[in-house]
Amino acid sequence: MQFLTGTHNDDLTYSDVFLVPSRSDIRSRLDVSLAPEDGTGATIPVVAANMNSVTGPRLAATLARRGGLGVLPQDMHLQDLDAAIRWVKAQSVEYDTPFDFRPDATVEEALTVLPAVAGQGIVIHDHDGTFVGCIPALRLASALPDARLGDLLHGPLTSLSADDIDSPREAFDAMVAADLDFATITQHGRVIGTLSRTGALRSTIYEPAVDAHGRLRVAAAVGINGDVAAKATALAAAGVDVLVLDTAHGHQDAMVAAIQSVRDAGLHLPIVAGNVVTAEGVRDLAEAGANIIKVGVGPGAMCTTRMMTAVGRPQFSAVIETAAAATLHGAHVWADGGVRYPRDVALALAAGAASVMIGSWFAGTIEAPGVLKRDAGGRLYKENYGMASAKAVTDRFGRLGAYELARKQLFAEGISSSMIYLDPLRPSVEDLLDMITSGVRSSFTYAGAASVEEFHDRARVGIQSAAGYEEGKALPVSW
Ligand SMILES: NC(=O)C1=CN([C@@H]2O[C@H](COP(=O)(O)OP(=O)(O)OC[C@H]3O[C@@H](n4cnc5c(N)ncnc54)[C@H](OP(=O)(O)O)[C@@H]3O)[C@@H](O)[C@H]2O)C=CC1
Ligand SMILES: Nc1nc2c(ncn2[C@@H]2O[C@H](COP(=O)(O)O)[C@@H](O)[C@H]2O)c(=O)[nH]1
Ligand SMILES: [K+]
Repeated sequence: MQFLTGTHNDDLTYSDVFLVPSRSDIRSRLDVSLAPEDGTGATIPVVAANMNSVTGPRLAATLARRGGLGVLPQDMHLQDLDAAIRWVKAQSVEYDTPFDFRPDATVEEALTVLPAVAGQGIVIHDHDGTFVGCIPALRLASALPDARLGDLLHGPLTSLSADDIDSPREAFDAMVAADLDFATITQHGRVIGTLSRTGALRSTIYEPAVDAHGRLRVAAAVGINGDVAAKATALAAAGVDVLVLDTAHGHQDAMVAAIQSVRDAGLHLPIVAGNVVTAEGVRDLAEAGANIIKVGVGPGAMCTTRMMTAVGRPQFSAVIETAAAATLHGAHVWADGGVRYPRDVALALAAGAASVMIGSWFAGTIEAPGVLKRDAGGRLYKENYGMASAKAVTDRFGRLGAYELARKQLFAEGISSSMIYLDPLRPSVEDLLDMITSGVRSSFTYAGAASVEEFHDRARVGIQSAAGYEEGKALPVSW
């Protein structure tokens, strides 16, 4: 990456900078590879953050199906993490995981899980496990809240047999021919997944992130206290693909020791560690054995660290410096936090990140763990909170006893409650991925780059005023 003009003295963040187009020989945005090549097996440079309200098993599986990676949070109990990893591994790579309900569940119950939107649907199994039908989610919009889902079923079963589908393109055509937007996919009389037309289209564009056995990939986080190597070994036994050692202040002795202990356990898994924002931080964690360094102190949407402590660093400069240091140590960088638009992902990659970690933006999606709620105006949202917030600290340390908990709560550095609205046009994490990856594919071609590595090299960046940034925004209403 080069700056357009000379050197600069101040640290910068994403909104401070812009990319300049360069001559390109790339004919199509679809000729671009977004694969991060950081050893994680991901095929797009998007990682879902290890936050309780962001990454659960469903979001991780959905993301991996499109080539990204979800990091299950360290606050999950070890047996729940074990179950979640195994659950992700058991999901279909080709088809979506059904939203399963019984016939006597109500429309109101279904709407806490799935909004009434196109391309989604509910699968109904009887009490004895017999598949009895499916309901497009849009149908829920016109049904009474107390109506039973079983009473909404009528007409023939809208399912396709997996044996009749040879490729995603064929599935798309079959759905168009049958005038279906959503269908269940069956094999030997059993539902193995669901599919929408958009899902079939996506399968022609994205490449899933799969392990050596062809199963979806998933990452999991561990904190730095306790027997870190033992926890990492248990996660490896469950089948985890990437280990993330995570703490607010990653440049501390306890982190170095934690990385060394996991490295010495010989698990043969990529080790991600953070968070740091300096070249020295990268050096120490990479020398201890981390393959990927997580970068970002204070940019997160739920984060109050900078206001509480003044500590942190504007994220664009933090990524530039740490990515350069990581290259020297044969390591990579994940840019963690502060991403609100596809442009931020492009800029993090331009600065040298292999991949970009997103938390709060994904919290407001169908696949995030929380239930759907409506605000006073009827808008759908999910609750989100920081991992260092009073709420997270209480959940994490509540069992320690009142005194210990009160001591821990003194140091809250995050928001305990925020509302992340579902984008009515992009309610699924896959819709956000479409938006992000199409924006970033386009960024690559503007720079004449066909891969992440080429983008690191070719990106040209300018610094802009607040008015320059404002000029780049669209205008939803007239002046
Ligand atoms: N990226 C960011 O900007 C930040 C991210 N977070 C996220 O919040 C979650 C919880 O992390 P964390 O609070 O580290 O909790 P952890 O449970 O990971 O524990 C952190 C350990 O480090 C010690 N410690 C020493 N100095 C610090 C410090 N300045 N900040 C925090 N701990 C320190 C703590 O001891 P003691 O409690 O006795 O001090 C504790 O033993 C993680 O997911 C983390 O990524 C949190 C803050 C900032
Ligand atoms: N200082 C804090 N940082 C936090 C907290 N919870 C999460 N985080 C960090 O934010 C990113 C995600 O950023 P986002 O802008 O996409 O939401 C996450 O990976 C953590 O590094 C917190 O309570 N305090
Ligand atoms: K912040």
